[in-house]
Amino acid sequence: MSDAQVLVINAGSSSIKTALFDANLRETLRIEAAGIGTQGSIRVGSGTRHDLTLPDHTAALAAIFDALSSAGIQPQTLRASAHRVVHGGADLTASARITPAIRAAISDAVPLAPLHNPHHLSAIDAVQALVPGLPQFATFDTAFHATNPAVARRYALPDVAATAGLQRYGFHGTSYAALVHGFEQATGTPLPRRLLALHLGNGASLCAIRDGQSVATTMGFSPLSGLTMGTRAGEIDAGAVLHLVEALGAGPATHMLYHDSGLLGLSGLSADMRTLADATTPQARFARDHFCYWIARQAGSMVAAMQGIDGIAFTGGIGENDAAVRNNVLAQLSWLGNIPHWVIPAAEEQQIARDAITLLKDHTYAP
Ligand SMILES: Nc1ncnc2c1ncn2[C@@H]1O[C@H](COP(=O)(O)OP(=O)(O)O)[C@@H](O)[C@H]1O
Ligand SMILES: CC(=O)OP(=O)(O)O
Ligand SMILES: [Mg+2]
Repeated sequence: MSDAQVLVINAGSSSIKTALFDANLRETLRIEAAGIGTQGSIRVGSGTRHDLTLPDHTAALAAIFDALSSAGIQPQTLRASAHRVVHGGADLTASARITPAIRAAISDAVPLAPLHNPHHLSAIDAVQALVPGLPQFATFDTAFHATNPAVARRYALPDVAATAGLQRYGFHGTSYAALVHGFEQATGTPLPRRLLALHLGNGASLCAIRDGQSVATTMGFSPLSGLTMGTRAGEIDAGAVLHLVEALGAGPATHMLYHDSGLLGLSGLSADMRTLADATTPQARFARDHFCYWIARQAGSMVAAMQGIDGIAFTGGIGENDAAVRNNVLAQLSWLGNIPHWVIPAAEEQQIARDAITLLKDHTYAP
């Protein structure tokens, strides 16, 4: 491939992180829009973060494209674009070029990841409109968890048509794969044999990583389950979900579980952890305590899945920046003994670029 650049777009539930990489996987420019729907901000390169009202992902994507253009990036000179895709359904796990069939599968999985897949599609379509025919690639958040054993993946449901595809996929795999890849360089230490990885952002999950492979994770069929998150309920009894569907109807129940729950629902104030850290209400404090308690409790399950623990790695917006959350979790895990821990910046964009550059090297794609 030529040394033209790959544009990576990572649309998270509260952020859009973009970066340009050259063919040697060197990052040449980074633009991040964060706090979508809460405390909006944008940062270009290593500059300061500026407040910017970002009511939704459409506004954030527009701000990013403006910033790319102000930085003098000519879209026509790009070699490719590559996207994080949270859910590809049952069939899509390995990184792939986005063909019309793959776009359709990402679209079919929108009901399984309503806070993510619609924004991946918007980004894919925006790039296609800007540079028609530019090769575009997808890296799936589910891929890293393909190594989970069948007992971990399967729900105890009968094998009938209605349960086809109902299994624990797990997410944040792009972040966990990057963490394993970059661990030694980031920490100066070899990868521990049994590593508890905590991706704590607006979405949050834990992963039990044994010998570099995922053996268990807290998210399941959708990025709704597991930990308490910004606006997502996390673990909830299926009986309670059925009750909500009966009481409210499927649409409003879905909306409550994805958009109005988690830190926002508990605090009645905000989904944003910085806002809750600064707030003094008992509800805000309870929301933070709930977040930390369930991390520690689910961590016990991860430790059992990998039969012990040799290290702990924190990543994601909260994991990297909120020392009080980290200390709370570590204190609740002190019964495990003195386990070394590290804070490692999430490197999802590098992982996505690595996947795309590998595909570009292995195949001939007409630009
Ligand atoms: N300095 C900080 N202190 C505490 N929380 C922070 C800080 N910076 C970011 N966060 C939190 O990180 C979360 C967003 O994480 P991030 O990984 O960027 O989101 P996404 O899941 O959308 O990718 C928000 O709750 C935000 O408040
Ligand atoms: C899968 C998921 O929840 O992603 P994010 O944390 O970026 O919202
Ligand atoms: Mg994220």
